[in-house]
Amino acid sequence: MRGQQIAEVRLTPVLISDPPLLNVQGVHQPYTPRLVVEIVTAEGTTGVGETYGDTKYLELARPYARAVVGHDIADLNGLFTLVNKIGVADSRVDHSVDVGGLRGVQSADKLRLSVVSAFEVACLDALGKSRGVPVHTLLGGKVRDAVEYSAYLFYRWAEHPGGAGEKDTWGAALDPAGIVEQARRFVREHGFTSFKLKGGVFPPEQEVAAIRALADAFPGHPLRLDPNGGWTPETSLGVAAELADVLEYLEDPAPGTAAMAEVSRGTGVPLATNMCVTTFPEIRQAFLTDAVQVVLSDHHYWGGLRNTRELAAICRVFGVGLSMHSNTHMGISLAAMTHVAATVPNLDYACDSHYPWGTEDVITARHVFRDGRLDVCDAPGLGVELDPAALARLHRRWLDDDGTLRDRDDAAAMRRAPEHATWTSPVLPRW
Ligand SMILES: O=C([O-])C(=O)C[C@H](O)[C@@H](O)C(=O)[O-]
Ligand SMILES: [Mg+2]
Repeated sequence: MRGQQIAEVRLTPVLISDPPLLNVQGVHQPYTPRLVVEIVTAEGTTGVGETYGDTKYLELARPYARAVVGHDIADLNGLFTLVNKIGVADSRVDHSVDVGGLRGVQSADKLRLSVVSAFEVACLDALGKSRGVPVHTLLGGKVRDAVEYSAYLFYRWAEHPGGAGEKDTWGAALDPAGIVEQARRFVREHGFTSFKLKGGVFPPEQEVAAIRALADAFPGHPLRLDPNGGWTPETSLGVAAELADVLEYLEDPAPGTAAMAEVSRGTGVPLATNMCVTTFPEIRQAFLTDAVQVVLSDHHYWGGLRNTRELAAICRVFGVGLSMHSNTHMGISLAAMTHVAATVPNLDYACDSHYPWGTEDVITARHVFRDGRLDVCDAPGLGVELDPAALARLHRRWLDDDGTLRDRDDAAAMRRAPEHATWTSPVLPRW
C-alpha cells in the first residue's frame, strides 16, 4: 500500500532534565540526551518513537533515517534488514560497562537495535493510527488492563554541583531515613507498592540498613536492591544472607555471568539482571548456568516491542522471570513499555521506570500512575500526542549545549562536585 510508505523521518535530539541521582558510576548529569523519531507516511500519518540520544546513537540514526524512506511501515522485519546495512565504527564497540548507562556490553548489534527500536515503535504507532487500533492490538492483544510499576529509589543530592540544571523539591537522600522518606513520597504521589533501591553508592552495610529500614516502614512489600555489579560474589552472598527474608530479588550484585552464577549457587534469593543478559547471544550461557532467575527487558536495547516479546518467550521456556529495566526517559517510551508489558503474560514483576523523576516531556499529557499502575491505553497507536512546542524547547537546549551534556557520562558529572574532583568510575566489583 503506497500510502503506508515512509515519506519522511524527523530526528530530534533533546536534552531533558534529570535530578542528581547517584549510582556506582557517579551521578546523573543535569540533562540527559534522548532522541525523538517521527515517521511520516505518504498518506500523512505520523508515528513517534524515542530512544537514547547520545552521539553514538545519532551517528547511526541519521543514515538509517535516510535508508527507511520508501519503506512500508507494516514491514517491521524489513527494518532490521535495513539497519544491518548501517556500519558501526569500531571505536563505538566496547565490551566493558558503559560509563553512564549501566546497560552491559555495547556491541555493534546492540547499538543498531537501540536505534531500530525507536523506528519500530514509530512504525507501530503510525500503523495503529492508520488502522484505528492500539499498539497492543498490533502485538497480539493485551492480557491485562493495567501495568504495574515499582518506585525507583535513589540515593541523591539535593541539587547538581554548582546548582546546575532544574531545581526540585526532593532534597538529599543519603541515609536509610532519607530513602524511607523518598519512598513515602513515591507512595503518596503515585501509589507504588514495590520498591527498588539503586545501590552501589555506599558500602554494602549502609545499603543493607536502608533496605531494612524500608522493610520496617513497608512490611511485606516487595523490595529490590541493585548495586550494578558493585560487589564481589562473596560480598553479594553476605548481603543476600542478611536480606533473604525481605528481598524480592537482588539485581546485578556482581559483574558478569560467571560471578552471577557463583552468587546464584550460594543463595536462594532470586538474581535479576540488566547487565549480563542484555542481548540474545548472552542468554544461553546465563540460563544454562542458572546465573539469573529474572531478566529485566528494555525494548530500547533489545530492539523493540516484538523483540521484547521474543525475549519473554525464551524466558518462559527456561522458567526465568521477566521484569523491565529503565533509564531516564520520556512519555513516548513509557507508552511503548506499557503497551508491550500489557501483552506479555509472564511479565511477573512490577516494571522499573525513571518517569516519576522526570518533569519534562514531549507529549501533551503526562502519564499518571494510579495505585502504582498505568492504565493500558486503547486509543489508536501509542495513544500519545507530540507537543511540538515542548519538543522545540528541549531541542533548543540540545542545540545550545556545547557538547558537554550530549553524551551521558555519570563519572564526568560526579567530577563537577569539588569534593569528587578526581572521581573515576570504579573498577567493578568495588566492594
Ligand atoms: O541497572 C539498572 O537498573 C539501570 O541501569 C538503570 C539506570 O541506568 C540507573 O542505574 C541510572 O540511571 O542510574
Ligand atoms: Mg539494574
